[in-house]
Amino acid sequence: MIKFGTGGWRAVIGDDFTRENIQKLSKALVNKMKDEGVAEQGVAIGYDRRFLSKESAIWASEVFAAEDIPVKFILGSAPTPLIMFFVMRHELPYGMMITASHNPAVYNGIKVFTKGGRDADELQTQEIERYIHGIEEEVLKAACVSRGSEAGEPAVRIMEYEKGIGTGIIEEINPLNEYLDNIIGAVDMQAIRDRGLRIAIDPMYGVSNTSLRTILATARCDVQVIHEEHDTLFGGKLPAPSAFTLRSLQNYVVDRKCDIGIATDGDADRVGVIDDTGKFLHPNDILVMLYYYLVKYKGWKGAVVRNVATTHMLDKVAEGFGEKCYEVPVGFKYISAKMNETNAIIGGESSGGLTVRGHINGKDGIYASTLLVEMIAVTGKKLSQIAKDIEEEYGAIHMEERDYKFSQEKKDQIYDTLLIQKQLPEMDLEIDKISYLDGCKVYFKNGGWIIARFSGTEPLLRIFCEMGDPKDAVRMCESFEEFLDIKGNRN
Ligand SMILES: O=P(O)(O)OC[C@H]1O[C@H](O)[C@H](O)[C@@H](O)[C@@H]1O
Repeated sequence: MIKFGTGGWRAVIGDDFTRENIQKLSKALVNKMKDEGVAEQGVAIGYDRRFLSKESAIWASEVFAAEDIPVKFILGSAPTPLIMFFVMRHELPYGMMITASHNPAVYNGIKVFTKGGRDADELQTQEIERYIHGIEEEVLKAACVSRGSEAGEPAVRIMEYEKGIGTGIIEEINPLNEYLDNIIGAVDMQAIRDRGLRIAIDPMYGVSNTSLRTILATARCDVQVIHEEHDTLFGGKLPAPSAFTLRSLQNYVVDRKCDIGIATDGDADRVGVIDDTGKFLHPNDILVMLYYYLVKYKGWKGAVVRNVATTHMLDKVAEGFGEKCYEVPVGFKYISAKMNETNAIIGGESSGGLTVRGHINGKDGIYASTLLVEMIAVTGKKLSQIAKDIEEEYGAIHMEERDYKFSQEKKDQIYDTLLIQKQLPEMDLEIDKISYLDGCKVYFKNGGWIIARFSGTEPLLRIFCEMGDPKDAVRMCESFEEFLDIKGNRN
């Protein structure tokens, strides 16, 4: 079964992530493009470094080629933001990226991008799912997929990749320079050059290495890279930057006295940062810093957008600048839509993705990292000092994040309790309001909040709580744990 979640379709390789399902999804997009009259404009297809990613990109291309839809095949593993940039810049109606982003190594998946290089929104992905359903019915009827057979016209036809290249319907391209030049043109490269920074990069065995190395070396930084080899098992760790997964980078930054350690997730749309003291900076802190920097040091004016599970420190800082902070459900499609609507300066999520006005309509770990380096150069301050400045001005705030596994039965029970019956644990803090925009979020009168929501990318329940006092955050999480009886389920 093909079901889209928060960030595309993700499935375990060999279970649902199969050649047949990739072909079905591609054919669904073919049918959608034909119905919308945009088929002749073509599609861009890229892939990351995961197991089967390149092969899957080829399988997908073969379906478009058979239907006479031009394919721009992005040669060489590439960052997700590069594909989004390409779709936007070349005004393509659709793009596809073979990736399961930060998921474990046994997963792969497909992200679909629409006009403007945006993540396909819920309406679009529901439509794709409907088209898939139609194809499945045809497949059942035809009882054969691909290559044709005597049983009749197959539901999904293919043109072999080499033939597609020969006819020109598939064109292999490499838009890396175009993407990099766009970033280089958007940041203050001279300021970075003048500072001679030492930077450690951890691409987490993913796709950011060439891009980051090229940009930063162009700005004459001393760039050192760890975990750059191709390892489809991601060194046995999750390719998601976190305090736990970035231990080697922390040590590296401290040992080599680097100004910053930069990590990106498997497909380089998220960023993780180690500061000059070796401290892991939470994505919340990065977002706050960049918003603060763009307004205070660069004189930009405008709002900020965050999701329901991201720090309210952004609200405080925005208020301090006389600006607004907008809240949306989890999922970058909501962030970019709201940014467009409000012309916000920056939008991001506590999961580590952000973008900035004027850049692409999706998160970009490479651009975000470059901007952080620019921030160090322009302010002339160390990351730890900028964090201190912000804390002195706006105070400290603590976020407790917990993930829980569940059986299907437990999931149904939690869903019923929290989202149908709308029951809550007894809490000793005064409640301001409750929202069901995404999961269940309780806002307290003291400015703190707690949210319990099912992840849209992993089979997990996430409980996040933010409070001025860390002890309050832990206590609130524990009260939800006890109430839902999930103490033993922590991931
Ligand atoms: O908490 P989840 O639903 O798993 O989502 C966590 C993150 O997953 C993906 O990376 C999405 O692209 C993000 O928009 C989202 O914030």
